[in-house]
Amino acid sequence: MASSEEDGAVEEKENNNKKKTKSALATAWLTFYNIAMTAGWLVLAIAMMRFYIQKGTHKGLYRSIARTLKFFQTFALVEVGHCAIGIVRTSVIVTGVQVCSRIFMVWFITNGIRQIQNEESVILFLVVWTMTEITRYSYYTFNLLNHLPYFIKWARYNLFIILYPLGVVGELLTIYAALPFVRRSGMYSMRLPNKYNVSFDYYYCLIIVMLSYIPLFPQLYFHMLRQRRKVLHGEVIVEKDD
Ligand SMILES: CCCCCCCCCCCCC/C=C/C(=O)SCCNC(=O)CCNC(=O)[C@H](O)C(C)(C)COP(=O)(O)OP(=O)(O)OC[C@H]1O[C@@H](n2cnc3c(N)ncnc32)[C@H](O)[C@@H]1OP(=O)(O)O
Repeated sequence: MASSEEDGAVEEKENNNKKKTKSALATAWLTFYNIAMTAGWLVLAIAMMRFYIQKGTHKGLYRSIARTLKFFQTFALVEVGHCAIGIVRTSVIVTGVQVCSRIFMVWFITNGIRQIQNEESVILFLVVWTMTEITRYSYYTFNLLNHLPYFIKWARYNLFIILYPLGVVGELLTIYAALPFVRRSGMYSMRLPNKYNVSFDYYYCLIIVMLSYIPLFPQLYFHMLRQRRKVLHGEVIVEKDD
C-alpha cells in the first residue's frame, strides 16, 4: 500500500516537472515571438511615417511596405497553432477568423489587385492594423515578463473599441473598390466550359466575403468586449469550448 502511494507521488512529481519544462519552453517561445512581432509592426509604422514625410502622399506607400507587411501578417498564422496546441488560452476559431481574414486582405485583395493599392481605404486599414498590433504584441510581451505598464493594458483593452470598426470599414471599402477590376479582368475565376467542369467567380466570392462580415465581425467584437470586462474589471467569464 505504502509503495503504491510512493509510486503515485513519484509519477505526479515527474508529470509536474514535465509540465514546468513545457511551460518554460512555451513562455520562452511566446516571449521571442511577441518581441519579434512587436518589432516587425514597429518597423512597418516607421516605414509608413517615413514614406509619408518624404513623399507627402500616400500613393506608392503600399508598394513600399508590401514585403514586410506580407511577411509579418502571414507569420501570424503561427497564432492559430498556439491556440491549437494549447499554449495560449484563446479560441482557435476566433483567432483563425481574425488571422485568415487579414491574410486574405493582404494576399488576395491588396497584393493581387494593383489598381487598388493607392486607395485611401488601404491606408486606413494599414494604420489601424499597425496601431493594434504594436499594442497587442507589446501587451503580451510585458505580460509574459510580469512587468505590464498600466497604459499598455489600458490601450490593449480600449483602443479596439474604435480601431476594430475603423479597420473593418477600411477593409470593406477596399474590397468594394476591387469589385469592378475583378469583374472586368475575371481574375482568380474559372468559367465553363473547362476540363474540370467547375465554375468559380471571384467577383461573387468577394461579395460573399463582404456579407460574411455581418455575422462574423460582431462575434470578434463581443469577444474583445468580454476580454475587456475580464481583464480591466476582473469579471469572471465562463467561455464555451470550441
Ligand atoms: C478565407 C477568407 C475569410 C474571410 C472572412 C471574412 C470575415 C471576417 C470578419 C471579421 C473581420 C475582422 C477584421 C479585422 C479587422 C482588424 O483587425 S481591425 C484592427 C483592430 N483589431 C483588433 O483590435 C483585434 C485584434 N485581434 C485580436 O485581439 C485577436 O486576434 C483576437 C483573437 C480577436 C482576440 O484575442 P484573444 O487572444 O482572444 O484575447 P486576449 O485577451 O488578447 O488574450 C487571451 C489570452 O491569451 C493570451 N495570449 C493570446 N495570444 C498570446 C500571445 N501571442 N502571447 C502570449 N499570450 C497570448 C493572453 O495573454 C490571454 O491570456 P490570459 O491573460 O491568461 O487570459
